[in-house]
Amino acid sequence: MAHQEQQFGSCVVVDDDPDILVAARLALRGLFAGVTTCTTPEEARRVVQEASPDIVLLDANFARGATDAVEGLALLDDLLRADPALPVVMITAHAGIHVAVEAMKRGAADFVAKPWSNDRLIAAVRTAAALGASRRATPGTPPPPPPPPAGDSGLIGGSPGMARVHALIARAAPTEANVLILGENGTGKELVARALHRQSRRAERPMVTIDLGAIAPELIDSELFGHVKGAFTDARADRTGRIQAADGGTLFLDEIGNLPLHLQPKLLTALEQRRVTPVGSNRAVPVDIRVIAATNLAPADLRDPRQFRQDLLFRLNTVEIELPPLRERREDVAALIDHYLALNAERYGRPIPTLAPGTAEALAAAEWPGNVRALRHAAERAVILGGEAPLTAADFGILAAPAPAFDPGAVVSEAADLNLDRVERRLVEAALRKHGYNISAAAAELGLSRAALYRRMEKHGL
Ligand SMILES: Nc1ncnc2c1ncn2[C@@H]1O[C@H](COP(=O)(O)OP(=O)(O)OP(=O)(O)O)[C@@H](O)[C@H]1O
Repeated sequence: MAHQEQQFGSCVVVDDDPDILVAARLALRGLFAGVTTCTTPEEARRVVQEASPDIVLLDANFARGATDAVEGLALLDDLLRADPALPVVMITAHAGIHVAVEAMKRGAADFVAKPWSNDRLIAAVRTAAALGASRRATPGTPPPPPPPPAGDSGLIGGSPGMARVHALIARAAPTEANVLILGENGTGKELVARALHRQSRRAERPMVTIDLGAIAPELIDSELFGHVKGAFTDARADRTGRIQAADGGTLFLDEIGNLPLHLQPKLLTALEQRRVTPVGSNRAVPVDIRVIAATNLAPADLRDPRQFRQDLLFRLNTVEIELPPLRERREDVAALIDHYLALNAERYGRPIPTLAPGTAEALAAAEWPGNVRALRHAAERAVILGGEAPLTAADFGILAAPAPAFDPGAVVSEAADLNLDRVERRLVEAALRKHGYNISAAAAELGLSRAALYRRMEKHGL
C-alpha cells in the first residue's frame, strides 16, 4: 500500500513454516525498515535479545501438527519476562481461538488467525507497534492492567472478538494515542469511546462529542472550529468550536466518514499544529486534545483516497479498534439479552421475563443487521409487549420466515392503512431494513438527519 512509509524500525517474525515467513515479510516490509525471520524458539530468543525489535509476530505452534501452542505460549512468557513492554502479536490457527484468548491473557498485544488477510495483519501489527512505542516513550509507566471486566466499560461480551476489544481498550486508554474505532452501526463504538476516555489520564476532563453524521454539512466547519462574530450572516456572537471545548480532554469525532472532503485538510492541520482557527478569525488558538474517531465505513472505503484523505486517516488511526458485528460473535447474544431484559424489567417495573424453549437459540441465530442497538430495542419491546408467558422469538420481532418485502405501493393505495403514525413506522422500518440498518443511508433515503431518524426509531421502538 502506498501509504506505508516504514513507520517503524524492526520486526521479528517467528514461525516454523517458511511460506508463512515469506508472506509475513512481504506484508510487513512496507511498515518496518527491517523484518527478521526465525524458525525456532531458540533462535527467536537470541534474535529478539540482540535486535530489540519494535514488535514480535509469533506463531503459537512449532512442532509439526501440534495445536496445543505449548511452545509458542512458553516463548511468549519468556519474551515478556525479558521485556514486559515488548508488543507480541500471536499467529494462531483459525480453529484455535482458545489459544488466542490464552495468549491475550498472558500479555500478548493481539492475535491474527491463519490464514490472515494482509489488511488485518498490518492493522494488528501497526497498532501493537504504536502502542509499544508510546509505552516506551513514557518510561516508568506501569505495565497495562489486565483487561477490565465487561462491567467497567459497559461493554458486554466475552467472545474472542470482544476479548480483543477489551484488551485493546485497556492498552490504548492510558496512552495519548489517537484511536479510530471501526464497526457497523449499533456495534458499540460510542461505548468504546467512552470507555477509552474514562480509563485515560484525561478522565477528569470533558469528553466532547461531535456526531458528524447528524450535523448539516454546511455547519460542520463552525461546529468544529468555532466562529467569530460577523464571520457569516447568522454569526451574531463569537462561538467556541468543539475542538476548543475539548481542550485538556478528549474529542470524540463520531461518524468521521461524514467529514466533507474540503474540511479534511483543515482538521489535519489543526491536529498537527495543535491549534484551531475559528471561522472568520486570523488568530490560531492552541489546544491540547486527544482524538478518538469512529466510523461505520468499511475499511476498504476508508482507505479510498476519493472518500477520505489518507494523511488524515493516519493521523487518526494510530490505534485501530474494530468492533465485530453481532452475527460474528453470536456467543455474546445470550448475555446481552439477559442484561437488557433485566434492565428493562426494572425500568418498567415488570418481573424479569423467562425465555420459552428454543428462543435463546433463535435469538443467537438471528442476523441482527442493526447489531446491539437492534437487540436492545428488541429486548425492550419484548418486556413491554410480552405477557406472562415465557417469551418466544416472535416477541423479539424475530420471524422464523424472512420478513415480507416492503411494498411502497401499499402506502398510497386507498385500501391501505393510512394511519400516519403507523405508516411512518413502516417507512422507517423499511428504510432501515433496506440499508442493512446503516443509519446514515436510511436517514438519507428518508430525507431525515441521523438525529431525526434516531428520534423516530426511539418513538417506534425500532
Ligand atoms: N457490547 C455491548 N454491551 C452492551 N450494550 C451495548 C454493547 N454494544 C452496544 N451496546 C448498546 O447498543 C446501543 C448502540 O451502541 P453505540 O451507540 O455505542 O453504537 P455505535 O456503534 O456508536 O452506533 P452508530 O454507529 O449507529 O452510532 C447503545 O444503547 C449501547 O449501549
